[in-house]
Amino acid sequence: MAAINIQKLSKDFSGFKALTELSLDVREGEFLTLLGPSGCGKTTLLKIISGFIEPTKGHILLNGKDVTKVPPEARDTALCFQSYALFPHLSVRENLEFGLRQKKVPALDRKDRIADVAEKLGLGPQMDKLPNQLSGGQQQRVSLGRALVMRPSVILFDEPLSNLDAKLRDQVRLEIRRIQKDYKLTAIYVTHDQAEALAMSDRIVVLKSGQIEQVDTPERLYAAPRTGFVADFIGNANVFTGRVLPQKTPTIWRIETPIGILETGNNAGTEGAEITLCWRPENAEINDDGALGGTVTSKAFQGHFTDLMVETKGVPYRIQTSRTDVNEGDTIGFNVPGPSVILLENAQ
Ligand SMILES: Nc1ncnc2c1ncn2[C@@H]1O[C@H](COP(=O)(O)OP(=O)(O)OP(=O)(O)O)[C@@H](O)[C@H]1O
Repeated sequence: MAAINIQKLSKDFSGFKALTELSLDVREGEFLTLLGPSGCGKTTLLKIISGFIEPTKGHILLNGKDVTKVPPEARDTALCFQSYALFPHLSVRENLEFGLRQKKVPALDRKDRIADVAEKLGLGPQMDKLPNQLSGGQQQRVSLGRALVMRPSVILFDEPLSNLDAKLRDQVRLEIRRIQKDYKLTAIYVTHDQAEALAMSDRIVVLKSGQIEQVDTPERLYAAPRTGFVADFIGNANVFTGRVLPQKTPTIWRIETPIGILETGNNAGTEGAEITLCWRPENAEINDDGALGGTVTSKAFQGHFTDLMVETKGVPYRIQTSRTDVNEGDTIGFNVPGPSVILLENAQ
């Protein structure tokens, strides 16, 4: 049984469709990320799952029970925000205890739960401090701790790391994942940061305009995006529309694109068909005898690779290479190996 069943969920805000007929199952113990551009409906979906917003249509089941009409405090979920929302006049210990008191958890049990969470989050030395005496990372941990002491079966995160600097973000990200596994929590995590989504998730839901574009593991989303939107949103991708040419051999398809002819062993369909495809910038192999070519219009050294913007017949695209001898204004040849040509579902 899935921990969360989302069934044909729609949400209209005065005629504006924030979510449309969205269905999704989240497995028990899974770390699932909602990823998508600003305004695609991530927070709305999270608020519906936690009960802070009622859907216009559809149902939410938690552990098999329909909770669509159940108020947030009666659901077995906890929410963790980007603004830590700690009580400024209460100590860390009192902040952790607040929800437990409200739920009338007995004193001894409260003490045990707080001690357990404080230890797991390394908050021991901070317990008597006020929130303004803590660093951003520590405040975020208290906020997480406050959710964890409630022992929810589902924990929901709304961009919890966006107030932290890059280094701290990496560290707290690892902690969140470790703790989610330790407590065997089902987690739904909202972010618009694709690197964060790729690093943390068991599966990622890519949302676009209130609908699911693709749900998959990070590896599959990267290697086999279904649409140009997903390809471009997860990592970088050069997306082109092309036309299928006569096959070169029974197992090699040729596609004419605005920057030249690509060959692939992936079945591109019948001659003459219009097709959308992409390839990843790191898959191009620069080579003087390459079948494709273009002019480098800009170059950005990134340490372990160099990011090149290249143009062919006025069409720009990106190549990433470990070579350091390519410069702005150079004309380069390159190949895109057949297996790296990804055929997409629809034109974007
Ligand atoms: N209370 C509301 N009234 C009217 N429109 C709303 C309301 N809440 C959200 N919306 C609209 O619904 C859409 C989805 O909003 P939502 O906050 O879920 O997006 P998001 O994907 O979380 O975006 P972001 O990454 O910017 O936080 C947006 O276009 C937003 O303007």
